[in-house]
Amino acid sequence: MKTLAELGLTAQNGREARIEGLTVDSRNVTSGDLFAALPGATVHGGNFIAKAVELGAAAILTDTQGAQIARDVLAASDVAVIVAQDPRQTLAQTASLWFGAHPRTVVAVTGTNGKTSVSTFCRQIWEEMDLRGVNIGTTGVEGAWTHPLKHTTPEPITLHRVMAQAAQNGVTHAAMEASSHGLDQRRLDGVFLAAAGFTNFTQDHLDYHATFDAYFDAKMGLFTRVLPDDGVAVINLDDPKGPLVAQICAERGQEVIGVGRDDHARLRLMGQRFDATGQDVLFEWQGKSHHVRLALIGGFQADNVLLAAGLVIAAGADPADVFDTLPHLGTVHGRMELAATRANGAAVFVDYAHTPDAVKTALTAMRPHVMGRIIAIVGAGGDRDTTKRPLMGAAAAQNADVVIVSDDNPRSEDPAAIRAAVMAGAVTQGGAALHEVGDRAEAILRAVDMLRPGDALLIAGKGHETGQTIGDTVLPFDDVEQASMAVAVLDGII
Ligand SMILES: CC(=O)N[C@H]1[C@@H](OP(=O)(O)OP(=O)(O)OC[C@H]2O[C@@H](n3ccc(=O)[nH]c3=O)[C@H](O)[C@@H]2O)O[C@H](CO)[C@@H](O)[C@@H]1O[C@H](C)C(=O)N[C@@H](C)C(=O)N[C@H](CCC(=O)O)C(=O)O
Ligand SMILES: Nc1ncnc2c1ncn2[C@@H]1O[C@H](COP(=O)(O)OP(=O)(O)OP(=O)(O)O)[C@@H](O)[C@H]1O
Ligand SMILES: N[C@H](CCC[C@H](N)C(=O)O)C(=O)O
Ligand SMILES: [Mg+2]
Repeated sequence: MKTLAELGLTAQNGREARIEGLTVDSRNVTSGDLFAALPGATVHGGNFIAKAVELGAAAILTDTQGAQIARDVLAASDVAVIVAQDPRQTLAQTASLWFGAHPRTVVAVTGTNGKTSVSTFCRQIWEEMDLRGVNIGTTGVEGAWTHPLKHTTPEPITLHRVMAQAAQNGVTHAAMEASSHGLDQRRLDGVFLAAAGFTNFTQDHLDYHATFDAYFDAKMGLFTRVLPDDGVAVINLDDPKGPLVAQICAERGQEVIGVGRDDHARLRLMGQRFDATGQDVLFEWQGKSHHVRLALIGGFQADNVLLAAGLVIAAGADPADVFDTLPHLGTVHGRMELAATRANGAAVFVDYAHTPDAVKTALTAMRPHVMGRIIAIVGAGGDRDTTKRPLMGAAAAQNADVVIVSDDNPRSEDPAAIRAAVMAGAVTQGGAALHEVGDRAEAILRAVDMLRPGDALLIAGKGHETGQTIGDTVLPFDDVEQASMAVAVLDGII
């Protein structure tokens, strides 16, 4: 139980309240709760204030519109009413005070692609330094304490609950993903960040954000609003937006650590050499060069590793200790993960590329590791940004030798229509041989069957996912498992 004052809140109607819990959903209200009636994408939470009051809410947090919608109910009840200009932000700060404890050092990373990879590498670096770290994001809470999550950036009540539980379980360091939805909805506004990172900015989620600029502005909220003035910004300067992000941070007085091949980078990538099992990387930190062997496939994973190293340094670690950990970093589940190898040596990789830029990056990253042909399985999700579908098809056809368009979580949409949109982009490119095989298991079996010595297969789109969502049904489906089964069957192991 906490008083409003303890939560940093004051009721406009002068009422006091003893809060027993927090919720954003009227259907979950129990006696003594603070109900946050938030402006939603489809409906204003103010419409559910009556229900929340009926269920015994002690306080309502809303905006002027919510208070207006429920004015009669509020006037007739003794509930405390907090009217905030930005109730999502107030809720985030309230959730932080409600749960109290959180890991001592928290960093966050935003960008279209690479967030899960960077936050996982941060956690691995901390672990290698004998610190109790976690990453929080698309793959749940992983590391010294684990917990499943439904969202990449959970809403603030869940976020602060898991951070408190992690801290109570001895976790001192956390690296979290800041999704554009999460930033737009102020989900991390109550988190105290030591450092924040930026990977890149390309197309995704144009179903949610009205324009590219709105999508970029949402991401910039991490630096303009969430990271304090004395926080450190770690920026990939090689991305076309990188210098602008660095400028935005410098104008706020934040220290900037530039990362990348760019001349201005403090953590500067000087060279990479690729082979079948990984890469050798040469980089400089403040002018002094270092050479490390990374057991990771894909040049972009070196960018992610350096960004993670920059974040861990920015959050207080000794650079030399950080660099010593890098050869021990392991593949991030579902990101350029070697899933199986055929008896003839051909490799099968599973990767979470689900944007046009990621498909291009993943395929071009494979090239220097592969002597023969690259076969790609690609598909796009239903009920998501439709404009990215042809672009994903085109990216696959431009960068692979054989492309198989298949299904990836069609959700409520007609899978054939999604495939047609991906195919429409692929056919414009010429070059690659194109196939359409809706059933993903069959697509994987056929692709594995095509593999000749020296070839490699990239199964893109689902990464770590364990289900195929068709309509409302989630069927068990795991690309890594399917790949090893296909190899076992075709090589006569089973
Ligand atoms: C599109 C989106 O982000 N929606 C989020 C948003 O919901 P909304 O605005 O659509 O809510 P709404 O249905 O209009 O309802 C408005 C309010 O009334 C409340 N309500 C509604 C009905 C009722 O009976 N009682 C009640 O109290 C709702 O809880 C809500 O607070 O606000 C809700 C909390 O207030 C979030 O839970 C919800 O996230 C949904 C679950 C979601 O799926 N979000 C996804 C798209 C997401 O955030 N993904 C990102 C991106 C991952 C990536 O990078 O790919 C992520 O971080 O996971
Ligand atoms: N630095 C990078 N630059 C370009 N593409 C990348 C980069 N890092 C990862 N990718 C591509 O993006 C895919 C997803 O990577 P990751 O899961 O780390 O990104 P994410 O930002 O967490 O994605 P999500 O938005 O789904 O949470 C990878 O499988 C790879 O294909
Ligand atoms: N976080 C992303 C993941 C997409 C993964 C892909 N497998 C799909 O279902 O589109 C989204 O929800 O848009
Ligand atoms: Mg992620």
